Amino acid sequence: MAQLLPVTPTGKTWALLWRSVKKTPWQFALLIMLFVASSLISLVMPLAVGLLIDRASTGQLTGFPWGFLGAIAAATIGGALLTRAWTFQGQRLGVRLNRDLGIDLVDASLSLDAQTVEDAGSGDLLSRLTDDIDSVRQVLAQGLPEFGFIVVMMLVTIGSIFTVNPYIGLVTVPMVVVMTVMLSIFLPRIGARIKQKTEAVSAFTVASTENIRGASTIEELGVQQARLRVQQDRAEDVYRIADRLVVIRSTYWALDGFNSYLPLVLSIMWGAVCVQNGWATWGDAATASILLFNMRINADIFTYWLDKLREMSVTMGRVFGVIDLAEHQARGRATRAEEASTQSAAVAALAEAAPSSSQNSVVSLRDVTYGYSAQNPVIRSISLELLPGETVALVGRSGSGKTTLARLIAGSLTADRGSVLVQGQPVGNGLYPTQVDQAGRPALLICTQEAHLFLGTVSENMLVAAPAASHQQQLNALEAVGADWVAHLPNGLETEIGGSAHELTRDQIQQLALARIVAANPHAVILDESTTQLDLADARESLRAVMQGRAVIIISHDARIASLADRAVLLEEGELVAEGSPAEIFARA
Ligand SMILES: Nc1ncnc2c1ncn2[C@@H]1O[C@H](COP(=O)(O)OP(=O)(O)OP(=O)(O)O)[C@@H](O)[C@H]1O
Repeated sequence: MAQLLPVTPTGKTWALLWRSVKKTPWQFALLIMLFVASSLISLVMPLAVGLLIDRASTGQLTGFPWGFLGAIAAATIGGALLTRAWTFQGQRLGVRLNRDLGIDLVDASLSLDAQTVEDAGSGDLLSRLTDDIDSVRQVLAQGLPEFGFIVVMMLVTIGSIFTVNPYIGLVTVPMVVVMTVMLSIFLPRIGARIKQKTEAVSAFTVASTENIRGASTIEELGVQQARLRVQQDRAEDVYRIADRLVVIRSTYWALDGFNSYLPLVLSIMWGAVCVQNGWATWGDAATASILLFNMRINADIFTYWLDKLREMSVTMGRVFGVIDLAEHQARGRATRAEEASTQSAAVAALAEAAPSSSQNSVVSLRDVTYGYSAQNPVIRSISLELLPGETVALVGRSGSGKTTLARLIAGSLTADRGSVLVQGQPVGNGLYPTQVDQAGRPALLICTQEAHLFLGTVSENMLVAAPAASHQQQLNALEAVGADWVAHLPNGLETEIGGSAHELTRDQIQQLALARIVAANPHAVILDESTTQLDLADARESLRAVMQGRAVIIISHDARIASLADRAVLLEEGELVAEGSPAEIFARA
């Protein structure tokens, strides 16, 4: 079962978003000023109406009230312009925040440790990179500015009702109290359900991705129905949680509807009481009623966006979860790289004092132990040296630990005990031996049976491993491994491959993967069953090209392939039990 990636808690999520907002303080300050100006201008009409009523009821109104109407018309036009201004400014800020978040997320997902991505399964990461970032975009661009405006507007409205008449202002108190109580009861429950729903959607995506990726295996094993059931169960989980969310939300909205009418009714009744007791005028009561009517509408929008923002904070927590984890892993890598350089300086000093064969080794394993679970080591105390230009065949039965050992050397797994050095540098713990030296040569690359081709041209696939390779160097590398077919492709190196474009056969994919290695020209290579699709003659030709000028570890079940090595080592149940010529070792295996 895939291990889902972490989710950052809500509080920290908002703190991180705030950190991003603060990057453009002036944009934010301008937005707040526009909110305040727009809220203030919306007070003009209710105040003018109140004043008009007071003038009329006290006989002070003479002639047609052109002045009042003019003020109301000007405020309406000004209000529309200000609304446009804050909407524009708010959306711009929201889009900028979302863009930054999207870029950070892509960077983070690319820098996660391979082990983390493998453990997570690609579904969870994919749904964060696509669905999550998209739903955050909508709320950030539209919801956040509207919510911010409504908050400012409600504060200004409540403040102005109290300013017009403190007695009438008291009518807002029940509304605010009921709203606060309701929010404190419902919001956490809605939040918890949203979190469950998002996790369920992610689990559904993981199951779907696994079914799509493993389609041929599922067919081979005839387990279509069982896998379909897994996917259906996940889909049902999503709908069940979504149903519960609907129940909570609809209850909340029913109560909220009641609460939003309450102050309006109260303001009319309470206004009449205040007027009769001489605490307020009819004008004050009318102004308060209009403001409260506006506030009722705003309160609905406030709750709508609050609910959406709660949802967004969960989704954003999933986005920040990846960013946080990548930052944490990067810090860990930096610390370990620092420790590694101190360690390798010490190792170099020791080696100088007492020269040994490991001083020249391209790959040096000392007493390496590793287990996928703590109780069950699958690699046990292995020590091995690989000298420059040397080829070693790693031989053993299926399950003896060959691939695990290869992954330990390539840095995708980390030894539980012992040390793995490539070109004198420790690997594991997020440190890979893929960094290039001054001549642009990587220390070590691995080529497995499951070579992956990226969507794009043949050339782009070559450049993935060898970014500096010229057109001619790419052709030379392809020719060296016997990939003559490239010359016959419709556009040669520039032919699009993968997906619905030109489809390569399995042996062509393996040759292309080997050609990438030749073009990248690393100091060492691990070839893990990387010629299984080639016939013997082609396999030998391509291996000779790869072996030239570098140290190589060959993992192969085929004695004819392993015989190309200078020496062979035999693995049994994770232990290195024999060493000799390939022929001797295969005779024992
Ligand atoms: N991801 C994993 N999680 C748990 N156990 C694993 C994992 N990968 C391999 N193993 C176990 O570790 C042991 C060594 O496996 P490994 O794949 O390294 O052997 P191998 O010699 O390369 O086998 P093969 O020749 O079939 O590829 C086996 O018992 C295998 O079941």
